[in-house]
Amino acid sequence: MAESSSTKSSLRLAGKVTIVTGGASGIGKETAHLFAKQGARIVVIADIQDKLGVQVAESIGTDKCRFVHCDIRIEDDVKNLVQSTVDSYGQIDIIHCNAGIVSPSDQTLLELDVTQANGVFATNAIGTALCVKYAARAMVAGKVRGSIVCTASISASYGVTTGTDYSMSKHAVLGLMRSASVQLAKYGIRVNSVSPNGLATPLTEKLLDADAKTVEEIFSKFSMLKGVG
Ligand SMILES: NC(=O)c1ccc[n+]([C@@H]2O[C@H](COP(=O)([O-])OP(=O)(O)OC[C@H]3O[C@@H](n4cnc5c(N)ncnc54)[C@H](O)[C@@H]3O)[C@@H](O)[C@H]2O)c1
Repeated sequence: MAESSSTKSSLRLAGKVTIVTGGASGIGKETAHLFAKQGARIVVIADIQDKLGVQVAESIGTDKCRFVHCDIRIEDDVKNLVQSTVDSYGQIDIIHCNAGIVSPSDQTLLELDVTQANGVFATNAIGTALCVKYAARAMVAGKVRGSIVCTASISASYGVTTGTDYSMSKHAVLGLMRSASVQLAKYGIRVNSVSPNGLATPLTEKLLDADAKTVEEIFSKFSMLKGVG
């Protein structure tokens, strides 16, 4: 349906208060645009890339979108993200816990560098858990039957030849999502995850040292849903 012919009430996220972590770039940026297009009352972009985050908020419209600096590895930042959203908009209906990083260098298990692995875990596993924790607390306190979506990865479900720490951290996201969904079901809060395959984003362009078109070509041979969506 064309956007202009949609009534406000037909929009899937009409009136919802939403947060997207990692919303300054890639998948999170697209999610922020989609949430706004689907009628969200507000999309709060939480990221460490301040300039890009502000740009995304401005491109969506500062009446519908705002940027909050938040490093998901820092518990006080996540607490502030959630509290400032509740203070401004009354509640949180949806959070997309999407911020994530790849390993700074590809690691096999035989070469596993614990300092590097801890860094990947601090963002992808613990940082994501902090976002789920504080958003869920706000939903429980506000009696909101909300929705939490985490970005995992195809690497969360398969063994990998390299990027061991990344794969381990994304398996942890599945464990987080499953445990949170069991624990929060009694409050009517849904917790799900999405596992993208390879997509051309700044993350993968940097990883593969290639432009978006080349990255898409590299990943297209692994994708099944060609042209769907
Ligand atoms: N692109 C892919 O092919 C692919 C595949 C599977 C999973 N993923 C996952 O999707 C998510 C988004 O990735 P993307 O490809 O859009 O990458 P991206 O780099 O374009 O976007 C990730 C965003 O997260 C932000 N971020 C990183 N660390 C952060 C932190 N500590 N606190 C707050 N924000 C932080 C970055 O600044 C960036 O804006 C990640 O969790 C990634 O692991 C991506």
